Amino acid sequence: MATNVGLVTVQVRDLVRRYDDRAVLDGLDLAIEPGEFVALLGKSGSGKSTLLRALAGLDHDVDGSGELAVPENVSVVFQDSRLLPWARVLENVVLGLGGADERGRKSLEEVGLAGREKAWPNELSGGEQQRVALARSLVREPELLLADEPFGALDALTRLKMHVLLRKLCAAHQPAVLLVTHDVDEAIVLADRVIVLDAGRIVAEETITLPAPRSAADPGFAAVRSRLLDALGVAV
Ligand SMILES: Nc1ncnc2c1ncn2[C@@H]1O[C@H](COP(=O)(O)OP(=O)(O)OP(=O)(O)O)[C@@H](O)[C@H]1O
Repeated sequence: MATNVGLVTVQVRDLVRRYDDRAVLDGLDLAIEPGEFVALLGKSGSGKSTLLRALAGLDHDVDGSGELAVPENVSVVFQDSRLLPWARVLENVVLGLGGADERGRKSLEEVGLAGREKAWPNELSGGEQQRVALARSLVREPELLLADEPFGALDALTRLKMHVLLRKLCAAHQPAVLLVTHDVDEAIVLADRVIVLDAGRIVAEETITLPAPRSAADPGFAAVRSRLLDALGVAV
């Protein structure tokens, strides 16, 4: 199923995923360009994780008449870091890469963890563990980074720091990104484009042209937020 799709990094047409008789993804269309950062919002149960799993190649039961074209080189970051507890930080980053210690060290430096190579995962804070997870993803130079609420378990201040870090990493590595989040402001701060999923279909889309650094105090920001909340069915 994975193919090199050339001009776009992701091309999904008419994607369908059923559980029993219920279509959780219901004829979904999505294209993501190289280097584009797309944030995905949607109510609980709207199909966000299901879409990510399909794009990550973790779900072989998707069907539909359409296309599911993703690059070979995909990295995934989850809400929990999923580090191996028996491996030190650097080993976690380079696991399976064979002789990539120097690249691993550079990646750890990029995420602000120089000097922590020999630590065990349980010696790190939650935010630090997510930094390691980002280093582990980006050391592989993915064409596509899939992130399923990667900052959802972090406190507000750590989350803001992670936003700055992720923007910096994306500017340096230029992967296409699909970020699932429940946080509308996070979506607007980070993304080039925000899409809203409802019942397995994309029901709204906003291209974000606000200049960086983006501030929730900007009237343009408030206008986008209000349209997105509307699409999510939240009265404001
Ligand atoms: N293995 C499964 N078996 C049956 N139904 C499933 C399975 N996995 C997901 N579903 C259903 O598919 C729907 C979409 O689930 P999904 O996890 O993609 O939603 P989501 O938008 O990511 O939700 P949340 O924001 O709560 O994480 C839900 O109704 C869920 O119950």
